[in-house]
Amino acid sequence: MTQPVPAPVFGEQRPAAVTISGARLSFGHRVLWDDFDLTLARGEFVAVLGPNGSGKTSLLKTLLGQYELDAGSVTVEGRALRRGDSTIGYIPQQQTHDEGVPLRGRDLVGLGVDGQAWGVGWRNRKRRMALVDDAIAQVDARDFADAPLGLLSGGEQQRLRVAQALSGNPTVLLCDEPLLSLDPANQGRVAALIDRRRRDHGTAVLFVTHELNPILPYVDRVVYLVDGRFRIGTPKEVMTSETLSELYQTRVDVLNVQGRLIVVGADESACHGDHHLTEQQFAGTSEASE
Ligand SMILES: Nc1ncnc2c1ncn2[C@@H]1O[C@H](COP(=O)(O)OP(=O)(O)OP(=O)(O)O)[C@@H](O)[C@H]1O
Repeated sequence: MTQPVPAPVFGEQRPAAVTISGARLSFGHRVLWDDFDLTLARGEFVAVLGPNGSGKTSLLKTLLGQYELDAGSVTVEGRALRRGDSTIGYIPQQQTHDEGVPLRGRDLVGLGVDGQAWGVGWRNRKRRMALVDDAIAQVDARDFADAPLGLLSGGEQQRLRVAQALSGNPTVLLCDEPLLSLDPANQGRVAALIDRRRRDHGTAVLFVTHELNPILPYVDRVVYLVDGRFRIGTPKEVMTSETLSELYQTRVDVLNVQGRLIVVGADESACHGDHHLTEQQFAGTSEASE
């Protein structure tokens, strides 16, 4: 088990969980990012933002070993990235299972443990059960983990998906819009569970989202991608009218309305193709803004 690590303090030196250096990824003529450097420290919570098609999911897929870089490198805890690396956990977008799915909540969590493939001896079965129970406890899901998945609410199912990702005891947690289509209460709950994990275990979190506010209280840094350009910094540094206007190459305003960050800006034509930003509402509290 990894040792508990307190929440990071900005500027504090901590061991690197992931190091991306000089990375370039393109599809045909389209360069998603080039010269991209990011070191994710243990216990750090980094949000990845940007309009549709800016390369957020591709960044996660690169770290999952599904996409190969054109240039640059990725290391995880100092060693070269491997496809199917068991130190990397992944939480996908919320997908609701319907009533016909013959799985219980704990079966879903067990699939994460099985990814580690230990064979079937009695000792392994006991260890498997203990890991599943531990992951279920980490997301406070004991009360409903034995119910059929299809009978659980979207928020309950998503908490079990977080447990599935945690069951492999990951050093790095990749989250692909895990709050999408959850109501605000469940968004807050899932975000807090992920924050607790990085505080208690020093797991580094890379969190792709269109909505910053539900996670803003936890975020150490933001990676903002727009049409091949990017900025990396604290929310205070990146979420400003000046920085986003530069990134979008048109006038964009970042407003702080009673603690909610609201980005109001460019029309479609100014943001190239379908990458338009008319208004993004980021729910939650923030002291980051102009
Ligand atoms: N395997 C692939 N082959 C070709 N093009 C791809 C591939 N994967 C992604 N792309 C393209 O790369 C661009 C970035 O895609 P990606 O899914 O990373 O964007 P995103 O920022 O996550 O978008 P969204 O917010 O809509 O989910 C898109 O134009 C997409 O069509």
